[in-house]
Amino acid sequence: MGALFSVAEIRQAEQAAAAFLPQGSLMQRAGQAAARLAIELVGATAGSASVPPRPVLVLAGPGNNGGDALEVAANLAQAGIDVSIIHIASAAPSAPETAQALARARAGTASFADAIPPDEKWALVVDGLFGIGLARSIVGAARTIVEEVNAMECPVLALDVPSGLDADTGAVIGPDGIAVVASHTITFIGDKPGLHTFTGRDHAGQVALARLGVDDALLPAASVHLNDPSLFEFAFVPRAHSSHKGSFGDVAVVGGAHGMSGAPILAARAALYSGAGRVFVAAIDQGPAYDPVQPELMFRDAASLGTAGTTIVAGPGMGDSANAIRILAKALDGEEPLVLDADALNLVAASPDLQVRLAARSGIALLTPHPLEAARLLGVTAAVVQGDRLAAAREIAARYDAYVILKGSGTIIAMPDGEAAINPTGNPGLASAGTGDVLAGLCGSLLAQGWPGRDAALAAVWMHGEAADRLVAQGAGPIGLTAGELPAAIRSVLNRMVEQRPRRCALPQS
Ligand SMILES: NC(=O)C1=CN([C@@H]2O[C@H](COP(=O)(O)OP(=O)(O)OC[C@H]3O[C@@H](n4cnc5c(N)ncnc54)[C@H](O)[C@@H]3O)[C@@H](O)[C@H]2O)[C@@H](O)CC1
Ligand SMILES: Nc1ncnc2c1ncn2[C@@H]1O[C@H](COP(=O)(O)OP(=O)(O)O)[C@@H](O)[C@H]1O
Ligand SMILES: [K+]
Repeated sequence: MGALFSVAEIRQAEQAAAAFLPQGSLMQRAGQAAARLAIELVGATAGSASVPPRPVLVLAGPGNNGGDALEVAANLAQAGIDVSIIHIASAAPSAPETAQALARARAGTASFADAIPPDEKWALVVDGLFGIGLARSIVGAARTIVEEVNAMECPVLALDVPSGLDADTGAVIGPDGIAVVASHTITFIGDKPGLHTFTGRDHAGQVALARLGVDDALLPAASVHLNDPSLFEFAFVPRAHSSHKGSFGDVAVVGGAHGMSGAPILAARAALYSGAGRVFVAAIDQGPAYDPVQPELMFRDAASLGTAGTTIVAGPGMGDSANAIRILAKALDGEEPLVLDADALNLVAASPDLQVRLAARSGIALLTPHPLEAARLLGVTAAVVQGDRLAAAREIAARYDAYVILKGSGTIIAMPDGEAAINPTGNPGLASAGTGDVLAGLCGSLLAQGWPGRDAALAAVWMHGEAADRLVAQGAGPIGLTAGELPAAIRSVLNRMVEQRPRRCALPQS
């Protein structure tokens, strides 16, 4: 469930499947599955008199994605729907199945036009311009069509992948490229990472998968999945009555250089609300002595903090003073689980000495960079990181033998062993200052409670996004959602997860 495959893996599976099937079978199955979804979207009932009052526009490109679109057009026309087709014919001879699909569409009632008829109101646009074969920016007549479609208000169903989007990375293909903004995407054979990260979520809309009857055995074991509770739910365990505050670990958030006290406090509140037994704010510079909103938090001077037995979350508002560097070096040398966020990541990026300490540490390290912090760690630009988020996160994870959370829409979670996940929860309400601090605090809290690094990273990212989604559903965003609202929402997501587990409690160790 939730497996994601690269374009190369899909191509291999397609070739293997096609070898056992009559020519054109996969394209016909793609056409049938997409037509069924299109009919659902326009609210018509196939084969009945209930057809939409408005026509459907089908865009068919020069390759096999265009062939899929022509199959869809033929099926919709057969269902009695008024269909207009814009077909960008290939200069080279088409594949036989695409030629077959063109003949089928021509034989039916669909009409062909050279350009999108102006002033028409469409029930739906079906985008079959380009699929996984697009190799460069969309230009010329096809670009004009994409611009026109993106300016329309009707639903758009993309076939396989929104035209112009890289199915591996979620980037728009080519310099100065353009991609269709779809409301729905029906993707074929296997789901693809690019539909779920970077600009993928915005371009793909709601994603449906049509396997086209291709046997699981023809696809490799997936190394990337969509993040989902099924990957980590066994880590939620009910608490024992005999437990005490010492059973749930200590977290110290190290940060809060002069004028930046808010960041560690947000992280610390998140740690408290997600169940850590005792939470400390270890300030780099003298700051507030206590948090009047959350008096449960304990404030310490970072320089004199003992790290034994304490999970450290280093970075929120940490600054780059010599003091900060010294304290970070000490935390890196310790064996307790360590979360590195924000300034701690920038300090590591700037210091070969800290890099060596990070790579050499034996305890769990969990890094939570946003794209610019990841770029600094890798010595590239943020655009390069965004251009292949999966690769960037995996590279950092391998380099430091660490769990890496590369933040942003479609957050990537990369494990040291190469396994990775893309997170589907969360929304643009999270694009405001402080939400990353909350995530770092949540990660530290789960680690302090004894969670393995993999489960802590997956669950923290999923719950953080889910909490934001629930707040939005209650009207508290996305516009104006604040980081401070997240900890309580995360608490209810977490308790709900525990309630749903059938397991008995785990008795405390001591
Ligand atoms: N591989 C699969 O799993 C299956 C593929 N099918 C469909 O086939 C698609 C892949 O087909 P293709 O490999 O033919 O590739 P596409 O149809 O995605 O696009 C390639 C075509 O576009 C042209 N082209 C590439 N870049 C261009 C540009 N910038 N401007 C203008 N023309 C450009 C190429 O010369 C070629 O004709 C899939 O996305 C899917 O929709 C389905 O029929 C069934 C199964
Ligand atoms: N558009 C978005 N959609 C989904 N999640 C987002 C979006 N923008 C930001 N986020 C999430 O919000 C958090 C922001 O973290 P970060 O950039 O470190 O901000 P800060 O340091 O101000 O807290 C991350 O968890 C990130 O994945
Ligand atoms: K497409």
